[in-house]
Amino acid sequence: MKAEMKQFDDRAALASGLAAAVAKKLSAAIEKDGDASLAVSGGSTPKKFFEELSHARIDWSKVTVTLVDDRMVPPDHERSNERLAYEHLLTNEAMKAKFVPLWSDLSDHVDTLAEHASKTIGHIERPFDVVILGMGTDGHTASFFPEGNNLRAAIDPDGKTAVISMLAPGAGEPRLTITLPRLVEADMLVLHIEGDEKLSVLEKAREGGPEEEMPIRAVLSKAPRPVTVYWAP
Ligand SMILES: O=C(O)[C@H](O)[C@@H](O)[C@H](O)[C@H](O)COP(=O)(O)O
Repeated sequence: MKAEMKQFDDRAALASGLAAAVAKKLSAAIEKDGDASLAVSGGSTPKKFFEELSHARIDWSKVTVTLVDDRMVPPDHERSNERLAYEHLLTNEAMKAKFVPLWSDLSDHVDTLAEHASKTIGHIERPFDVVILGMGTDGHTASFFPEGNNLRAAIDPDGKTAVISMLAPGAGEPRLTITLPRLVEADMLVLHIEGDEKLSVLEKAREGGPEEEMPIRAVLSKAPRPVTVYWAP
């Protein structure tokens, strides 16, 4: 399965290396198209990377930032990826970026929110310039969780829905996730993982097997170009 590894001595070096690469890509997109788009994951891994990227001296006013996925919680909740992005990425220089959330207070029904988010994400020109994925130790990425109620639809390479809801044993709250086609078509597609355990999980995923069992496999097999893996111990 297609992946190119970039290994770093430590997590600080990875954060600055990834931030520099993403800033360069966004800047090139602005130069070429007049704007740029970035979709990031949440969780605990990206904080240092976000903080490094937030200082990048690029024309953030031309950059649209969104989330690969979010939990069905309001943006002041400690588990909100939107909150994480505002606290660690959309600050310093990057405060000028335009942010498109997945969660809204439109409804308490996750499917209603997913339909609404599909419309708002649908206004962002395809493909994303940069997508940053994370991965759980169960092999999930975005909110493509094993045993997820909408997993098949979420990883359908021919799917037409931009954002879908997900309920799964390992997900905690109901989730909102951008679907596979919009993620894998990104100009720069990165998987950011840290630690030996996740490296072993990735190696197991790359050995092959059902995508439903380790949904990261769907990304590795359906991405038209090799996924760039940023890893540090
Ligand atoms: O909402 C989320 O949790 C993320 O988008 C998810 O896909 C994340 O990337 C993995 O769960 C890894 O999370 P950690 O970085 O916390 O291990």
